Amino acid sequence: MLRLPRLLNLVSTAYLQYRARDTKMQFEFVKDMPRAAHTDMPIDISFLLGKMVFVWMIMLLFPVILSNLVYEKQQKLRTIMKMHGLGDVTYWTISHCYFLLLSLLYMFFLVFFGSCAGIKLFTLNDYRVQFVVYFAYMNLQISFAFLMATYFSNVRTASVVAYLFTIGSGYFGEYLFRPIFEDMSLSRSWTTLMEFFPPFSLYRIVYEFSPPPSPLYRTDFSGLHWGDLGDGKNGMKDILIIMALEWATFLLLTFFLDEFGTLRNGIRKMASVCHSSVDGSSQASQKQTIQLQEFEYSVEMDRTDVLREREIVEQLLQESDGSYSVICDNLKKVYHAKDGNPEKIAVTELSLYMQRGQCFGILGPNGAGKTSLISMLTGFTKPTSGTAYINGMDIRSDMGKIYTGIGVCPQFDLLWETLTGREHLLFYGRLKNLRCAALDRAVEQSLKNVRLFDGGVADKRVAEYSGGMKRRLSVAISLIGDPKVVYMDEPSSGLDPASRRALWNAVMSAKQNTAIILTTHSMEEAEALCDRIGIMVNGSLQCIGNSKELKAKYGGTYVLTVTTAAAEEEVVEQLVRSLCPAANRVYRISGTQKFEMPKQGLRISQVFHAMQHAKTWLNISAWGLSDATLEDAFIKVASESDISSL
Ligand SMILES: Nc1ncnc2c1ncn2[C@@H]1O[C@H](COP(=O)(O)OP(=O)(O)OP(=O)(O)O)[C@@H](O)[C@H]1O
Repeated sequence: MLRLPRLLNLVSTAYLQYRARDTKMQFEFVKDMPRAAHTDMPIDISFLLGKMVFVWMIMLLFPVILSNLVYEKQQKLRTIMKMHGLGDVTYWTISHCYFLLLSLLYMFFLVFFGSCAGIKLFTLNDYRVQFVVYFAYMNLQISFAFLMATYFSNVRTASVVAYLFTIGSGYFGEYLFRPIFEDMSLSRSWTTLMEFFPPFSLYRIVYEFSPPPSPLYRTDFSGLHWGDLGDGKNGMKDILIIMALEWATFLLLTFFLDEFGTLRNGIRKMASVCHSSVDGSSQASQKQTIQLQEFEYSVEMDRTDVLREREIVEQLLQESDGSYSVICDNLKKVYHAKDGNPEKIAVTELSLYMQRGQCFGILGPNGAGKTSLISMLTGFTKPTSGTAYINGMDIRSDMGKIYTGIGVCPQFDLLWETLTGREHLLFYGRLKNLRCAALDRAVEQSLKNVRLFDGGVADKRVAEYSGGMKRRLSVAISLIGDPKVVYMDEPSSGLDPASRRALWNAVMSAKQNTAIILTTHSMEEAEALCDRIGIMVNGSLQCIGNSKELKAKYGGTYVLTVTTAAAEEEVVEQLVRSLCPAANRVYRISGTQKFEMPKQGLRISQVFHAMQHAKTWLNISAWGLSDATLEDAFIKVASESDISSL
């Protein structure tokens, strides 16, 4: 066993002799360094492994951090956290602290086990120096990952790029940075400039911490001590300054890019803000004229209830009445032409108001603009023109404050697969300022309300949930903490009847203190939950009212169904026309006929008497009279609006 170290020493010496032949420059450089000769220094594994390997080991967390950040972005978890009140500064601070803790733990174990194994890179240098330098580098690495994360939207791409970057960084450090650094004929400022690239800073750190490169020309290197930090020769002071400057710059850049998307966008937006503040008055009056023209144009197409709603909104805005939960003022969303697709007006000058204690339902066919409207109200996209006031605050400027008082159930479930249902609710409950016992109570109640409490479901990871369970959890998240305004985009899609009923009950009880805005394709749901309903087609509201009003106005017919022998069809038709000359036969199939009879001038009792009497002389096997449904009204409004927009 004792022969093994000697053998290792022999092999390594041979290897070093070979390398020293090729690295004469390096040898001369090392000779110049202030490290006194010393001959019995044992061979060190850090030299055998090479600095490149240590650079890789220290950078190993970089791909992990980047993938985590991009995952939250790709899954839109970041957006949903923001919508529930998690501010940008808080998000970045928490993320930074979390990754810093992780990085420090990782470095602690790396240095600890490295020291136990006797690796000189760790044992020779003062641990205080190592802590300061690695702490600074870890901060820089995290801020660099933050910056990189603003450019990626796909986890897989981000991971691959991050691993390639890590491998490439070690490689370029060894074969590009080191030769330049060791070339004494080159000015030091070149290497200082290169150290602005974070992995090269790290390579320099590893280089300075490592024992001399060749034991053939052994020097008495006893590692870096606390006092050496300020010594200009080892360059640690410069590197620490560079890393601190870069850390701050990367964080600022991240905030900037996070807010504006790209540097160009940000500069353009900032320039336009300055420009508009210079000649704001002339632009404002110009904008007013444009809005007026657009308004006059759209008034012709609007219906009376929509017009009345617009008038009320204008009155409320003039009175500055802050008691209304939501006021939309001429909201418009245009998606600009992109990738060969033409420009799309998703929402057209929409004005409406919503009160606390009410549920407002937005119905509309696919592509009507419901999600675009909710996206604007939740700050997910910015309106092209117009605005909305949520609890008296403007969505254009106060979104940060608005988020603290709203709840959102988006169309697609935005959940962490690795967290349990209970953990989700605890997290969002805390964001809504619930603490201790109040938080536990609220979480338990929420879980019970959406039937996720019993059978330990609450403590299962979301990855094990069915689609319906995830949907119910999303609804529970939107309602926790009693938000003043709640947006629900098709909350019951994919739910079984019992779960849907439970969800409706939860919404009904939450409605008392909240204004709920709900989009749905279920007429039954709209009738059960909504106090007012607006039907949207092609981006604009076609009608507003409660379900009774809409049915009366747009479904203004009774539906009579009669089944007789096929030979008696003509007689039945004559009978119906004698009751209501304007009756319209919808279909006739082997004796069964369906008629729509306008309500005007028609009494139900008259129809009943006529049918009872007809039974005495006709072979009527079945008949029925029903009022028009909300679905009838919806189909009528949608088809009429579609025709008028052609
Ligand atoms: N990011 C986008 N870029 C371009 N067009 C878009 C974008 N998002 C939506 N649209 C278009 O805007 C219109 C309104 O879409 P939106 O998703 O708001 O409708 P919706 O009423 O919510 O539909 P659904 O009921 O199917 O969810 C559609 O024609 C859609 O194709």
